[in-house]
Amino acid sequence: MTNTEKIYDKIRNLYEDGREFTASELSKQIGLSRSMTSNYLNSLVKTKSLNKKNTRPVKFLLAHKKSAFDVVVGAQGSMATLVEQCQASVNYPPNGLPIILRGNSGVGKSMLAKQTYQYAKERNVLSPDAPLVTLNCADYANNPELLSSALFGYVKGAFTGADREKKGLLDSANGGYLFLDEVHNLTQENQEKLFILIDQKRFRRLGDDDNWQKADVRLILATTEDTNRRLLATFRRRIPLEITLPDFMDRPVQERLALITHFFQAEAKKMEKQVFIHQDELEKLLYVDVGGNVGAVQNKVQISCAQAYNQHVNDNFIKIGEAENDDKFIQISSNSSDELIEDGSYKFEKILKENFENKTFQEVCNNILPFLNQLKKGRNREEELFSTGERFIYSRLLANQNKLDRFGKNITQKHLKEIAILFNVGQNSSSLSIQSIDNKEDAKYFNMAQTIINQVHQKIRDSLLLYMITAYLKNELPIKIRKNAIILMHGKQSASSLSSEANNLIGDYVFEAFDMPIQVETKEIVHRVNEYVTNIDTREGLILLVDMGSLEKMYEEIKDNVTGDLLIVNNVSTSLALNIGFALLQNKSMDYFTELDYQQFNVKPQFFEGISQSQNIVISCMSGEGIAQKIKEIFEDTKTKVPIEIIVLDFEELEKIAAKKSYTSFKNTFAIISTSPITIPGVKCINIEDLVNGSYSLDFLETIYSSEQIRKQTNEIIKLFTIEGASLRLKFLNPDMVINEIEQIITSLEQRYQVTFKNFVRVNLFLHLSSMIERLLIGDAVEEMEQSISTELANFIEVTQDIFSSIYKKYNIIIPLKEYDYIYRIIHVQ
Ligand SMILES: Nc1ncnc2c1ncn2[C@@H]1O[C@H](COP(=O)(O)OP(=O)(O)OP(=O)(O)O)[C@@H](O)[C@H]1O
Repeated sequence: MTNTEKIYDKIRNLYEDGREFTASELSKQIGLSRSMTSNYLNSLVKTKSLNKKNTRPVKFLLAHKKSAFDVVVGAQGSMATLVEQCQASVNYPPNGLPIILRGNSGVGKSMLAKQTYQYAKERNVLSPDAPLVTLNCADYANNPELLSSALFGYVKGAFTGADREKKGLLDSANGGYLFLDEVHNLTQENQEKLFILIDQKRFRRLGDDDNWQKADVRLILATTEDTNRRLLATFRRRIPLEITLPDFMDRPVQERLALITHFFQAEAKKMEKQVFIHQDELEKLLYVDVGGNVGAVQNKVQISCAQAYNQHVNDNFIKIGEAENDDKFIQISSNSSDELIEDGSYKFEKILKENFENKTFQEVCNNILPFLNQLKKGRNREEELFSTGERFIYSRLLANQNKLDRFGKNITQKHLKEIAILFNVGQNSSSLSIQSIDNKEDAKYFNMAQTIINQVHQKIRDSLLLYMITAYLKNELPIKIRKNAIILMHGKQSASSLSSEANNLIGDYVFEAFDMPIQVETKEIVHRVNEYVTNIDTREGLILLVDMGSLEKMYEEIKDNVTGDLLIVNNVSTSLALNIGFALLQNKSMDYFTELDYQQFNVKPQFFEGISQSQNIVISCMSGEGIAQKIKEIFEDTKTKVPIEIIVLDFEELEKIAAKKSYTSFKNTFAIISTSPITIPGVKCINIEDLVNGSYSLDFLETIYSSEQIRKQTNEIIKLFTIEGASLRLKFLNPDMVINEIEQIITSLEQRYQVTFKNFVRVNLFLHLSSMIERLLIGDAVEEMEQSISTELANFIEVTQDIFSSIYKKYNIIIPLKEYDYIYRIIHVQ
């Protein structure tokens, strides 16, 4: 081996996963100087063993060389481990290991044997002219003697008619591979002879008890049977690697499609014609278990092509299937390296990893559209579909589009095409680890994504794919409604059709439907609803619309799983659903729904107030949810002594509950931590101001957190409530400028009201005003005022309007009344 080859070998070991590396990274790994390493790297680039990227610093990566296993469909997917085992059997020193391939007839054992032999030549462990000799032992099942003579050869006089010495297949296979198919047909005696061959590399010819023949032969055995039952234990033990191949129907849909495409492409080439296949025919091949495995599918493909050929002798194409609807024909890509199917996971593994591996769901959401754009690069038209895989997925989705109607979102053909593009590369990448998420807020997107995936894959659960489609939907078809609402009705489809109708009229995914056919008991339905409710975010409340009778009493059984308020209304009708749905679209508060005039609908509401059924700490900030969220993060810790839920509650909501004296809402609340003072009997209420100025400590939390955790939490809160801490929270405004502008406003307010604000009020104002400007700039408006404005507030607005005019002008924003109300209340505390 030359030095360059040695370095190349090391690089292969280190960076086989396709990672990029720099010369200095490699030089550290292999202990050579950087300049020497660079020289080697450049000569490897010249021989096309490496690819070079002219970035700064320059990066290198292994070039994907054609390998013997490239022709094995699924070598990067469900057969990846098997292929690795075959490779290991070839490379194992000094002479490789024998292997046994197990699997039903037609799963691909012979082809895997052949490619293993090719790979051995590719790796130079065999000479280029090394032989591959195949023997199907079943052909000799009734004549073991004949099998022995074929395999080991014989000497003159070994049996009647043996008039001269004859060599056997072991001689022919010397220096190469012997593939013994249906090996369970070997007699015990022949198995014993073979294990001597494995142990000692020698054998005796039939009829020769004196002389040993030498043979340097590598063995691959194959069987459809249970090897423990059909082979001698002593023989079986000598073959350490048993590789089991999966049945066709046990492989992912994408791989089944790749196999079918692969076979059609081979036929297309032979016929020199393009192939179009009707979607129904393709589905039969994909989803109907034809029995007999890959081999049988290949036969079916050949037969269908042969039949179609007769009808299209004079055309340059063939069509397979009934032509009742031309839209349903899918063209089999003529490109034999239909890369978006077959090679999909390899080619895209790297960018899939970069964008999605171990990423949070939020990061997946941020990366999904740029990732899609990368996939779309090089297409003639925006949503042109490249491969058979994409086309198949798209036509499956299109054919089942009616099942997606119920969400009320306008899912267009463009969406379906983009989903098909993502689907094609996202599926079957189960090797990628992703963060598990418990994302109740996005439950509706997950529901939609799962429904979409189910139209293509019924069996396979692939979480990366689910995250990708969910993230796509969240970007492209945002759901505006935050509260959850359910329609629950007797009858097979009453709830489904009412919710679908309402969702479509409202244009958003408002209602989830639960149908209750006669034969299903209420208990079962309650169970299903509860299962659903525990997986969604009910902090902002849940509205349940039911039709009649037993369903009305459900609330007792559901309320414990609802974090926010629960409202149940009976006698649901289209007009009630629409009224509620449109109000939800405007994000009306739960109070609006409890106070609605239900008499006009002739219905009876039941209301249950709740915050959470588990032990909780409530965080509430007048200065906006963003800061409350930040404090929530400070308190959220997986290592608490007892489980605790941290709940963010709008300060106004908190005040309302307090005003209504409905204190049962806080029965599980350990403490309320807020930026403005509030009193709720029976609950510990802490004003953050007291924490920041040191007059109160968090030590009372020691039943939940360790003293170290409490110290850290206190520090982080104090840090957050400094101007610096607050300016760190700004996403795109320049903190230096904003600090000055807000300082000026605060000074003007002080002058106008002849006060000096306490430090905490200052920080609170800073936090609120800076995040308000950002929110208004990105159009993330707060809800409108519900009650009419008080005289004090009207006064405040009038007196201070000129003070705020500087930010009006500079940022071209209008401060809504509600924001004035917040600012007024922050100041008013003092
Ligand atoms: N993963 C695969 N990729 C491409 N072609 C495959 C694959 N698996 C099987 N085939 C093709 O399917 C056909 C049947 O495979 P093969 O003959 O290797 O199966 P087998 O398990 O050896 O069957 P038997 O036990 O009947 O001999 C072959 O034409 C083979 O090329």
